[in-house]
Amino acid sequence: MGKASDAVSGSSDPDVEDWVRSFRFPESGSPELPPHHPNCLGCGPANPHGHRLSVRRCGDGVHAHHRFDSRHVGAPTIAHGGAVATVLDDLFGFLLYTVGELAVTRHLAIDYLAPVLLDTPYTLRAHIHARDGRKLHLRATIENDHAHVVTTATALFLIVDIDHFLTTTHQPHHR
Ligand SMILES: CCCCCCCC/C=C\CCCCCCCC(=O)SCCNC(=O)CCNC(=O)[C@H](O)C(C)(C)COP(=O)(O)OP(=O)(O)OC[C@H]1O[C@@H](n2cnc3c(N)ncnc32)[C@H](O)[C@@H]1OP(=O)(O)O
Repeated sequence: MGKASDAVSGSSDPDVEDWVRSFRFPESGSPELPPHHPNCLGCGPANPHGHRLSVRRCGDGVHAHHRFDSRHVGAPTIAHGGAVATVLDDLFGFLLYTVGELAVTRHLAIDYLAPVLLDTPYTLRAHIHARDGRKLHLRATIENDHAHVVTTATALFLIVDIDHFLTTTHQPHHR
């Protein structure tokens, strides 16, 4: 099991350091994937505002079953687009376990093809479309129970080293 803290260079925030030191990549055979951390908005079991996304490996990718609820309402009965984006971004974050690298979202694009309804079961899938050095090109779908794809997403994640999470003085980059 890889240990992400091997390269830790130190931090002034003990909570972040604890998180870094406790983080493990799961064994490659294990289908269940652990939350990124207990308070993660997408998957953390301890976050009362979170989605508590539960994600498994599926072939080369990952998949999840999810229902949005009244906390995520946009228009009445329909999930807020930002809530859908949160879940997709987090789902992409689970692909990092399959690559065994730390990475963060650089670009996220979503096509909302049909409303995502509250209190309705959906299946989410994501996979790595291509890797180009530290660039991970990712793709995902949300499908309803009738096998209709209601949302598609693409993302560019960039592999970072552990210092990314320990540094508090990031400067923005302009393209
Ligand atoms: C800590 C311990 C361990 C814990 C581990 C936990 C688990 C796993 C790990 C991680 C947590 C995951 C949790 C999942 C949650 C979901 C994921 C999120 O929400 S992440 C949060 C939101 N994202 C950010 O906060 C990033 C903010 N941005 C940055 O910090 C920087 O911009 C960064 C590091 C992403 C990139 O900065 P640069 O300076 O290194 O790179 P540049 O120059 O901007 O781009 C690199 C290359 O990408 C291309 N590029 C950039 N944008 C592009 C675009 N839109 N399309 C195509 N190419 C693009 C560029 O042209 C460049 O290419 P050329 O190297 O020159 O070939």
